[in-house]
Amino acid sequence: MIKSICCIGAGYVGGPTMAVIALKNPHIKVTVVDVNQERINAWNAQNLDKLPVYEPGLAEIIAQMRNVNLFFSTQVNEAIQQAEMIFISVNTPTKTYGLGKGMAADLKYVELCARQIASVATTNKIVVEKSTLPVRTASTIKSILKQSQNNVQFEILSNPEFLAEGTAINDLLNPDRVLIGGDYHTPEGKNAIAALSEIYKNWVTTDKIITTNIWSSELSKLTANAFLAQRISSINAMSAICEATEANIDEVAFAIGKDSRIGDKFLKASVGFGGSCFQKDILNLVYIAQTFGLNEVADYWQQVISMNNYQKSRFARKIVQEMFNTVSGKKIVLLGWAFKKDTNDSRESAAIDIANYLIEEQAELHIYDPKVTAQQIFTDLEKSTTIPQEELATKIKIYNHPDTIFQQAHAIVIVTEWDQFKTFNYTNIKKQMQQPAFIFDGRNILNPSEITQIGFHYIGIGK
Ligand SMILES: NC(=O)c1ccc[n+]([C@@H]2O[C@H](COP(=O)([O-])OP(=O)(O)OC[C@H]3O[C@@H](n4cnc5c(N)ncnc54)[C@H](O)[C@@H]3O)[C@@H](O)[C@H]2O)c1
Ligand SMILES: O=c1ccn([C@@H]2O[C@H](COP(=O)(O)OP(=O)(O)O[C@H]3O[C@H](CO)[C@@H](O)[C@H](O)[C@H]3O)[C@@H](O)[C@H]2O)c(=O)[nH]1
Repeated sequence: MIKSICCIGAGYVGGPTMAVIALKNPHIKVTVVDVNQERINAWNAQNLDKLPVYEPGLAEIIAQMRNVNLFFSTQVNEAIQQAEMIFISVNTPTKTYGLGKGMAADLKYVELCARQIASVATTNKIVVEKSTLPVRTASTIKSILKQSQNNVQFEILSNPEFLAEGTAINDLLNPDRVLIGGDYHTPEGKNAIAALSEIYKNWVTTDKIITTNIWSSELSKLTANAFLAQRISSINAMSAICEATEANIDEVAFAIGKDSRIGDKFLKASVGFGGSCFQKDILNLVYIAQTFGLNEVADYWQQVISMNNYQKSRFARKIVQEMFNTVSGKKIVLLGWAFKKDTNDSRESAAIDIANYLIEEQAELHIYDPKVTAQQIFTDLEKSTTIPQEELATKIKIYNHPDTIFQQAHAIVIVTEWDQFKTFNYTNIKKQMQQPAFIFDGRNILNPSEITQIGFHYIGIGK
């Protein structure tokens, strides 16, 4: 039975996943390591508001398990040496250079982990791919681990993570399935699969633990994300048709969702999907297809991303068009910066594209998000715009609370579906604003007839 686990990478996946494993396996010592000292300090912060990842329910588990059987550290070598099982949970971003630039997954961090494990390990290890990886990455990891001079046996498993941010703890506690890919034809492979299954069996029923070969497991993760993102692009494509025809996208989604073959989840039309996974993983899939000469397959999946880009720019253009073709010098309130509610993560958030478009159109942006820091918002914009930093600072204002944000504003743009935005007193807000007052509801969270009755000019998605 495994007694000691190490997880390399203390990010949005490594942190919450290991917290839940520690919670459900009090007999296992779980050490989460990272090269980023600041991140580790934040995981160890006394003040739980300072944790690097915001997830409902996470702080409570950290408070309960930290320094009991859950540890956060920068001592990577020591943790590798002590562990019987090592999860690789590092980032795998889209490559920004060289071969496969803009499409392939950058595996340099994964490779570094494998090299470090190979050089440091002095006892046998089960190495688990937790990061999302291109199909057949395990063979690369295997060949690196084989270089180890220490006469150590390594068994490799793929155990992709399916948690969604904002609901990570619930997803981890109640997963639809746990997928374990491994070499089930060999006794060593079988033992490794059994060892990882044992850990999950402490809270997941056996019927939900699926075993496949390692390549199926790697590919299933990319496939799941591609299918999910495809649904959003499909409903968003329909939202454009709704706007041209007076059909209503929420009604269409409800009607088709009642078909049990289609189902009602992931049919919410929006300003476009964001987050660190969907775009990256589909680009990765497109690249894999191209590599095998499967150009039609590549083109098919590429379209999911093209449709998402179209949706974001369509929404941004609409804001300008509806406001009499100019937003120059107008105060626009942007509500929400995270890529979805209940997270502090703004990676690939649609908010970044919308903000950039409006800044280019010379609008004055006033931004509020309940969880993303002002510094993060500024950094996101700085990284994505060509406007010099000093000039950017004059074009945006970031708020810690929404108390004064609406004064003299011409328009409100809802980019993230935070529940808080639904409960604002829009009658009072309208009084503070310039007239006519516009609301662009990029998430369809408000009731259009109520908002129109207050006197707003309401524009939703697909209505
Ligand atoms: N974010 C999600 O919701 C989610 C869900 C499922 C799967 N995934 C996948 O999980 C992986 C991790 O995603 P994330 O969002 O947690 O990333 P992240 O950027 O939040 O965290 C990764 C961490 O790994 C650390 N790291 C990188 N190289 C290292 C090394 N050599 N040694 C030690 N630490 C190192 C980084 O400093 C960083 O803190 C990705 O492959 C992603 O696609 C993410
Ligand atoms: O009907 C919907 C559902 C989602 N979204 C948007 O899609 C994006 C992604 O949302 P979601 O999938 O809930 O969050 P992620 O944290 O990106 O999770 C996805 O990506 C993870 C990383 O791979 C996977 O583990 C999860 O299973 C998968 O849902 C967000 O911008 C959402 O606002 C919509 O616009 N409409």
